[in-house]
Amino acid sequence: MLDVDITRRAGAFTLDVTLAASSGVTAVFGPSGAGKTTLARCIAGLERPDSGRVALGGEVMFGPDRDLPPHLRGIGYVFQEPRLFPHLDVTANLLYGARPGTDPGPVAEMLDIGPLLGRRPGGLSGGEAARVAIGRALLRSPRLLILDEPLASLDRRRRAAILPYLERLRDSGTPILYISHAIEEVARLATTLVLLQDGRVAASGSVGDLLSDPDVAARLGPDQAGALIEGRITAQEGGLATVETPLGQLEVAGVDGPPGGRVRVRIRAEDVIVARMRPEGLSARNVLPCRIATLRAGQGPGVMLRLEAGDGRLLARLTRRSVEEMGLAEGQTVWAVVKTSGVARMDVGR
Ligand SMILES: Nc1ncnc2c1ncn2[C@@H]1O[C@H](COP(=O)(O)OP(=O)(O)OP(=O)(O)O)[C@@H](O)[C@H]1O
Repeated sequence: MLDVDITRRAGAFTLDVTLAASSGVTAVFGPSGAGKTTLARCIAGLERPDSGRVALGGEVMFGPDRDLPPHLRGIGYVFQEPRLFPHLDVTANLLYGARPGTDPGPVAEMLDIGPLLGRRPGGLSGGEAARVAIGRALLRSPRLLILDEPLASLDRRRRAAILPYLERLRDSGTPILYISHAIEEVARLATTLVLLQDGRVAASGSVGDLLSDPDVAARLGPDQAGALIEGRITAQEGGLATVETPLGQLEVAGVDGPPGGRVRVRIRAEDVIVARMRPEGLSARNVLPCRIATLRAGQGPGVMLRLEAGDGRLLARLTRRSVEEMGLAEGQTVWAVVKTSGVARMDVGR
């Protein structure tokens, strides 16, 4: 529904991007200076590409003969900082730019900002202000919502607190373009991932496929690499959830939600230990038989392994020396050991 094929030069930097985004959350991920904000601004009409085409739902927003102004594109844009009007209360901020007669109730409820409606922005916390900014964009009934690092100014705890609201937003059906350089946010929210590097698309595809691809992992950097696994909670006990996944049953900490609920869990490559034989007497609860699908040596001392079991995939990062000493090779069957606590709370989502 969003089709982009543009180039834009700004100083020494050139953005040259082709992408197609459908429903759900399309995350544009990349390091600082990759061109994420420039791309978002070109789509919204806040910057003019030098050439190319931007279309939304088949309607051309920008092209050789057309350059629709931002307010006619039907795109909601939430900036890194909330940009609320300080002299207006939250209700008036929410309804600014919305059609007359719009009821802020359902959106206020979804974002849990009902109790704030009579307050001025000056008294809001960073997380509350971010939710109001998202609510304001939503109440204009956008055809596409662009969230440009809306959590960037928040600390880790506040970011974790706001992510469930963004999950609700995703599940409400408004297509979202989510700009971020935080992989744990992308892993939780995205349907599709576009990896931007030096102004170009380095990789794009389903977030699950991309995050478990060792070549993509190499681009993300060793600390950021980790595969995404979807599953269903089958039990909750003592803060530990049992999740049925394509890899088998996993016990993970920090997964909220009742039995039956679907969750996404990101398991960092660093948190996976590999054994040639089934280990006995371990404190770790998750021991999964897998096949080594690919083995990729990186630039440094690390080797990235892609492990498969059924339809499930894991990434594991080992040292080159371990791989040699253990005699690991593609096609072998091994045991992957995943610590229950290896899954951080930020990385677990519905
Ligand atoms: N008007 C301009 N003139 C010159 N260079 C520009 C201009 N606008 C952007 N750039 C350059 O384009 C590059 C991409 O910037 P952009 O803000 O799109 O990156 P980004 O991926 O959003 O980064 P960040 O994550 O730090 O926000 C940067 O190197 C920036 O300095």
